[in-house]
Amino acid sequence: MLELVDVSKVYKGGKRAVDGISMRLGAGLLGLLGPNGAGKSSLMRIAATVTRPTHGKVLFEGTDVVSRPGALREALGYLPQDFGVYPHLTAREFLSYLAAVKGLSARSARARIGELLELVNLTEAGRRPLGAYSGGMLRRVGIAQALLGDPRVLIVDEPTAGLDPEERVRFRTMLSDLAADRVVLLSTHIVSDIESVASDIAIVAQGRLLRRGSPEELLREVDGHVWETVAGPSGAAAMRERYVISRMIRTAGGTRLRLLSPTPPPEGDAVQVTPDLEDVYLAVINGPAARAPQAVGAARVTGGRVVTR
Ligand SMILES: Nc1ncnc2c1ncn2[C@@H]1O[C@H](COP(=O)(O)OP(=O)(O)OP(=O)(O)O)[C@@H](O)[C@H]1O
Repeated sequence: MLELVDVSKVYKGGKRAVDGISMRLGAGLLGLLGPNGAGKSSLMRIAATVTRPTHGKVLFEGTDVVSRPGALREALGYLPQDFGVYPHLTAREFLSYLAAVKGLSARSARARIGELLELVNLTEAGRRPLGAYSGGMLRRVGIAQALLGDPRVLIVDEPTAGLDPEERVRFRTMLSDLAADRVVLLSTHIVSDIESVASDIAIVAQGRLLRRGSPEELLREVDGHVWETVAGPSGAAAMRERYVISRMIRTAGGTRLRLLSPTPPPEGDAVQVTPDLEDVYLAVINGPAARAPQAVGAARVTGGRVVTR
């Protein structure tokens, strides 16, 4: 339905934010996963016809929407990363205004806004000015506005930023329901945002598409490469130098490390464990593809989750 063909974006000043990405999207949820600065927002702005690519095409049902964006814009719901609101308007007023811009009649807008406020759990707060909303509440207004026109293509850029854990779960479930019969493209740098809902995952870094596949396909890639071991302070420090660490938990008996290695680590009594998507993500981001010439010198990304018990 939506297709990106060899899309690149070079900003003024020469920054190549997107570098030759091609992908086809059909109904379902595609999770676009990558570290900060990977080019996710740039790619989503291009897919949403907000930014023109420097090179490449974007096709929606066969129409080139770089030159003729209208067809996609009518079918699109978009939540940008830097979504802004008018602080003096209430959520209802703000959504009514956007509904009018989209050409919805006042009557159908009223009904739709009621449904959406319910969906994002803002029915009570809907009559309060947006200036008094928390970050998470504003994000939920952003999600509601993206859904106003019942879009066939939904593009949401880091939609869970600022949401509390309960809202995240609610939102993931909602997106997964919506993806049953429409294209949903969701970007995030948080693996858990997509691991339970995306049947299709694309990993990007340095503007390039490093992997695309189902969670099962991606997991297969690191099967046999994930280990857990417990080390003392100096051993743990040495391992952090040597391996990509996907998790660290400090316990009374030492530091429990989860690390990536194609061969059994000689240090300690490492036990092979079942990989999860966080492991895949770190392996791909830190793998040879991420260290191609233009990425040389890039900081190594680690999970960096440190839990003290
Ligand atoms: N308008 C712009 N002009 C110049 N450089 C830009 C512009 N927008 C983004 N960039 C640069 O392009 C690169 C990719 O940015 P982008 O925002 O697309 O990445 P991202 O994966 O969405 O990261 P984040 O989650 O941090 O927003 C970054 O180095 C960023 O600084």
